[in-house]
Amino acid sequence: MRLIIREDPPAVGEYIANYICKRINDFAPTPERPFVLGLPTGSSPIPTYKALIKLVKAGKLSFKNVVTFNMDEYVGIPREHPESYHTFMFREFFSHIDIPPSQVNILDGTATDLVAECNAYEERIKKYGGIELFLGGIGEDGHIAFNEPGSSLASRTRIKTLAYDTILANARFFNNDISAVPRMALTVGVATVMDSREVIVVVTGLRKALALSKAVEDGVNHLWTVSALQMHPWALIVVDEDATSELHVKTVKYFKSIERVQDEVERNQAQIKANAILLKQVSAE
Ligand SMILES: N[C@@H]1[C@@H](O)[C@H](O)[C@@H](COP(=O)(O)O)O[C@@H]1O
Repeated sequence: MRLIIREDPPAVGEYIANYICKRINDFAPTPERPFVLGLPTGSSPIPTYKALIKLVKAGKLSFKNVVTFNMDEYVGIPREHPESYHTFMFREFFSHIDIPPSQVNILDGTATDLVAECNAYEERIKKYGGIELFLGGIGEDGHIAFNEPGSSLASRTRIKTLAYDTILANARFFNNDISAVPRMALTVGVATVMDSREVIVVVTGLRKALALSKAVEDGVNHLWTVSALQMHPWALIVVDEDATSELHVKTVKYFKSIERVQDEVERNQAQIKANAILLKQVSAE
């Protein structure tokens, strides 16, 4: 697992957006071989969405050949509800980029058969050959998607009852009316996220500091489901300074030093490449 620390949420958003942009462009997706991207809701990914929108508007990135799968959706509120995750995604992201709506996949929390809806979602992901990169956020209790504490780390897309803390945290989106917050959600499972080839998790703000320390410094534990990422071969957590408040100073220093060394390696490799091109040109003359 790698940990990248940036000053504040906008800097975190910019880092992740540039990273995703490079991954999509390097992948060179086509209609036959689209880039399959998993996406979250919540306030944490908003700076990333803003930065991605800028890249699309600047012509540096296109979502024409990208297929998306969202992590979760509330049960029982219609798509058109202002706080459905469907509405959120179109308001904050999809309406501002060039993705064809037919390539957007979001669980339907009003389906008559919710179990069938969840199973079909897993099948659809499989049909696309799995998720290339899953971007996620976490709750204050360390849940990823809606995999609340105690969720099986082998879980798949399913119906989940929300923890009371999550209902309280999400009441801010429902005029602080706790009774208006749905009690259940459909969510991808921990194993659905773990199956993707790469995972990036965004963690910002003091409220998430304890969850981040559990995810990075403690062991794998179903009470902090994001900690499962320790078992993922290609996981990256991008955080702001506030979120590091509960980490040991030596942990922060360690991950910052890794990033410095990595930058140095990349700079050297770029230099070697540039020298080789120069040498080729000189010998051709
Ligand atoms: N289901 C979502 C999660 O996917 C999200 O990560 C979390 C954090 O939201 P925020 O980023 O607003 O703190 O909220 C909800 O619980």
